[in-house]
Amino acid sequence: MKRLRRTMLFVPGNSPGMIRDAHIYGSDSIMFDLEDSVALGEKDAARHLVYQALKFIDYGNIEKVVRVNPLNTAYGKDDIEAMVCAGVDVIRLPKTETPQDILDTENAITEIEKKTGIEIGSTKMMAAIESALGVVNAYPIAISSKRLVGIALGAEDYTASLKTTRSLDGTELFFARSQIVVAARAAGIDAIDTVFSNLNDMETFEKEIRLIKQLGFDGKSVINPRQIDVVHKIFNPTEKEIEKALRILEAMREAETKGSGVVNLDGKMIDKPVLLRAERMIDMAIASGMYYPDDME
Ligand SMILES: CC(C)(COP(=O)(O)OP(=O)(O)OC[C@H]1O[C@@H](n2cnc3c(N)ncnc32)[C@H](O)[C@@H]1OP(=O)(O)O)[C@@H](O)C(=O)NCCC(=O)NCCSC(=O)C[C@@](O)(CC(=O)O)C(=O)O
Ligand SMILES: [Mg+2]
Repeated sequence: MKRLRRTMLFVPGNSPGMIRDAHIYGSDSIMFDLEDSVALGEKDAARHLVYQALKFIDYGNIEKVVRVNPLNTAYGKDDIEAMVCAGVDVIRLPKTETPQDILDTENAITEIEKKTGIEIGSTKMMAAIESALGVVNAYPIAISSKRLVGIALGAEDYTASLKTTRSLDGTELFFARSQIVVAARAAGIDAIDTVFSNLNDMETFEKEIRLIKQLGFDGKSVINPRQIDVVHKIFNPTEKEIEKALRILEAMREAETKGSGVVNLDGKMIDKPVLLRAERMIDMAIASGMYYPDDME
């Protein structure tokens, strides 16, 4: 079954309380952060804390991601070594600008996997794109490694790189978001949108989620448990949508038995692209626990 990444919860790597409880809020992924939410003086302590958490806390089925420091910092290599040894699911590389950034990180991961007997290739990667150069290179980045499960936008750093600021409607992010979704889809991996920092402005937050869902994103990085259910509510299919998708699948099955690739359902033409959307809707419904097909029981 497809792994959902509707919500990836950032958890500062130097916060023992948040790290201990991170799995109780229901996000699809937990993203322990060793990069920008951790002050320079706490980098080593945070790495140790996240290592211990990955080794000894049972986070169940939730995907465990760690945002490491880049390799061109004093911390990147140690971060990667510790997290791979601890059995992290995904290493998220921040500020990715070129395919070479991914290859260098992949080489560092492979070296540790070889040294420790961990299956080579089992540690997955995600690339955060946070600059103008990164956005220009989105597709070459997205296809640079088989380990990549997704690419993500980091809009705070990106808007700084563009010499602008974040607006409420996200006009300045439109090109980057579109480019990242198209690159991810072309590469067959996930596209994850950036964080929304104003925890008290739920109205704009909801608008932003509807916008990124419409653009094609798979989900969003979030910074607070309060944001999780709002994203899931908007990303999950409604009962009406599930029912319609099932009727489309049924209608197309019937059409196929008659040798046709199109059918009229309630006055609307149903063809291959509509079928693909309906199939994706059902996959989402199954993955989010909203629908159980008979053959799953
Ligand atoms: C914002 C705030 C301080 C608010 O605190 P508050 O205390 O006011 O929150 P409350 O709501 O009162 O908390 C209620 C209960 O939830 C617990 N709780 C809260 N947050 C939790 C959490 N995240 N994980 C687990 N638990 C949590 C809390 O401990 C409490 O538990 P309890 O005491 O037991 O009741 C806090 O959320 C927080 O630190 N967030 C993470 C910030 C962070 O990681 N930033 C870095 C990533 S962005 C970046 O780097 C930019 C980027 O790179 C992004 C990109 O790439 O996309 C780019 O360039 O754009
Ligand atoms: Mg950033």
